[in-house]
Amino acid sequence: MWVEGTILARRDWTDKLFSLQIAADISPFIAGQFIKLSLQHEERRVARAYSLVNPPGSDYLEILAVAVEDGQLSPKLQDLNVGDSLEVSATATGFMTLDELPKAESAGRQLWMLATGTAVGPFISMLKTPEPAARFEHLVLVYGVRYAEDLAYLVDLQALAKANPDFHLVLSVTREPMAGALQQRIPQALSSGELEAMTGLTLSAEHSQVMICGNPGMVAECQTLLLERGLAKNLRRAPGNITVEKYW
Ligand SMILES: Cc1cc2nc3c(=O)[nH]c(=O)nc-3n(C[C@H](O)[C@H](O)[C@H](O)COP(=O)(O)OP(=O)(O)OC[C@H]3O[C@@H](n4cnc5c(N)ncnc54)[C@H](O)[C@@H]3O)c2cc1C
Repeated sequence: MWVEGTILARRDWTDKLFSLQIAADISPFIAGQFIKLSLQHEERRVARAYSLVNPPGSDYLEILAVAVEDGQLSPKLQDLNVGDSLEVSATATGFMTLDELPKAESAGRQLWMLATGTAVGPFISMLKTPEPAARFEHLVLVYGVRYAEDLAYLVDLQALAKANPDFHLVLSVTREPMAGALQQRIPQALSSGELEAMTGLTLSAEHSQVMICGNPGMVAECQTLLLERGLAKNLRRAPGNITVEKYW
């Protein structure tokens, strides 16, 4: 089922990275879920998944997207202007949500969120709700990009970190030095122990839930490293520590 959406606002972070705010009447969703957006491409309609950046209850939907070279849909989304229409799935979907995590009660509970690029979006949605801070004693967002200018929503994230001393924001900028940021890919920072050194936290099967979202390579590498350290995949029939969402 599709509903008509209208572009309310757009923001260009770089020449390829942009956010869209969309007015569309969709069913209530859970932070971490994604919608599908659709437009006409040549003779047919093309639909793709985009995570929601806004928290539930907002009066608009917001997505953060990158225009993929020669992509069928993303460059067309980038061309949309305020007032333009597009089709939006009537419901959001996806299992990378706090609802899907086991309800562990151990002391020192940690939620680690590992994201590359636009995959920071679903974590922003979660962090803008009270739930993560209520359920976990420590929150860590590791946000990896190539260049500092790719750090969309940095000001919002820094404000969240300032408001909550138990929220650690770790930036990883791989292609240029940036003060205070790591210059390592997330899997490297994970295997070298740098992430734990920066946060003062120890990742463990007992205390940690890890959500990994982004490009398939990064997701697979992080998952392998965590499995080697004794963490387990979070499956509905076998609750564990690692929940993933791959973007393509
Ligand atoms: C659950 C889920 C949530 C997603 N959420 C987002 C989101 O919030 N923001 C977002 O920008 N994208 C998101 N994506 C990716 C998005 O659905 C599209 O795949 C992407 O926009 C490219 O679509 P396209 O039609 O332009 O390119 P296509 O014509 O489908 O793809 C061209 C090729 O580009 C590559 N590719 C796809 N995405 C990327 C990328 N981001 N960077 C580099 N190469 C890529 C792939 O190899 C693909 O085969 C999500 C995907 C999934 C599965």
